[in-house]
Amino acid sequence: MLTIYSDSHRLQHGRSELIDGTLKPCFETPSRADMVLAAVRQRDLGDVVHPRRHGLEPILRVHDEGYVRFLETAWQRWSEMGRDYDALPKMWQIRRLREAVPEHVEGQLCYYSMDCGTPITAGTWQAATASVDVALTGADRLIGGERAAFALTRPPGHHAARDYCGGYCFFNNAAIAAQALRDHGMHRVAVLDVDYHHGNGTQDIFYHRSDVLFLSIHGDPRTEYPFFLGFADEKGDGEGLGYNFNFPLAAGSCVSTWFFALDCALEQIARFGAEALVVSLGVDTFEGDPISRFQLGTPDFVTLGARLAALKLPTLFCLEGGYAVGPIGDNVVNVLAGFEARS
Ligand SMILES: NCCCNCCCCCS
Ligand SMILES: [Zn+2]
Repeated sequence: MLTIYSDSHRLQHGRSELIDGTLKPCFETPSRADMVLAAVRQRDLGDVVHPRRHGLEPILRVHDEGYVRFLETAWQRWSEMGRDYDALPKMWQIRRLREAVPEHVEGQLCYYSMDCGTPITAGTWQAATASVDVALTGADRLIGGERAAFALTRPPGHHAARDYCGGYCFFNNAAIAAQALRDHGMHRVAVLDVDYHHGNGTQDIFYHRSDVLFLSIHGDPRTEYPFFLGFADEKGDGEGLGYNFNFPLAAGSCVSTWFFALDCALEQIARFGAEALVVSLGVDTFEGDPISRFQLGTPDFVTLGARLAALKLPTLFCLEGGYAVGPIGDNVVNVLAGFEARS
């Protein structure tokens, strides 16, 4: 399987995130991508290519222009205030506060952020746009007739909504790739999010649409991040009613429960008649993940890949989460190798 990778990911290296009441070193580190790339090479998964530049147009097909312009200028405006530390919000535009977009960068940082774990740094814009190019280059391959591709995307994307960043995500790589597949003639595209955390951003982007089916298997938002989206009764709205499926599972759920939810999701994808599949591939479902609470073992990721291959769809994998850095390479490549073995 082809891997698309850009060294520009290294430019996103936040120093701290506020988590569980204290500032900790960021979990979303460059070493994650390094370990995945090393495993891709070591396991001889296939060629590794650099992305083609696609510019801002595909990003603006999915994200709000004001948000994009904010991300493009945030660091420069933040550092002009004499600040050289990561840009993080200090409050949120919460219920009954004015919803107008603030003028000042400090206010915009609060307006366009979902949490305080997604630091904007000097290299964020370059890293996030390169990550989109990685995903789009993978989509290009599917459009060109290839069966599958792995977009080694970092920073990840599935928590980024139309107009806000969060969960270590700035641009929604998987959603932008799905939109590109739609724009290049694929009439029905499914996005399946297997990350431990609900893909709130991807759901937000496609919630009112019936041409992109969104499905997510994740830790129950009653106790798990992102808390405020990802419930089973969120089924889409308007045109999109019936084209959104959430499978929240209790923290600590066993592997067979997880695979049962996967089989239910795969059935919906087949019923939808998808012409292509985008997988938001987070491996923080791993039993040893430091911030998540499912039980998948490294061998289970082979089974995941094999189940996905059974759909016999052109498939683009976009890397999302996975914070147990040592095993991340084998966990990710096991999915891809499992897929290949059944293709
Ligand atoms: N106590 C857990 C806090 C989680 N904070 C953000 C998690 C983002 C996951 C991205 S896949
Ligand atoms: Zn996650």
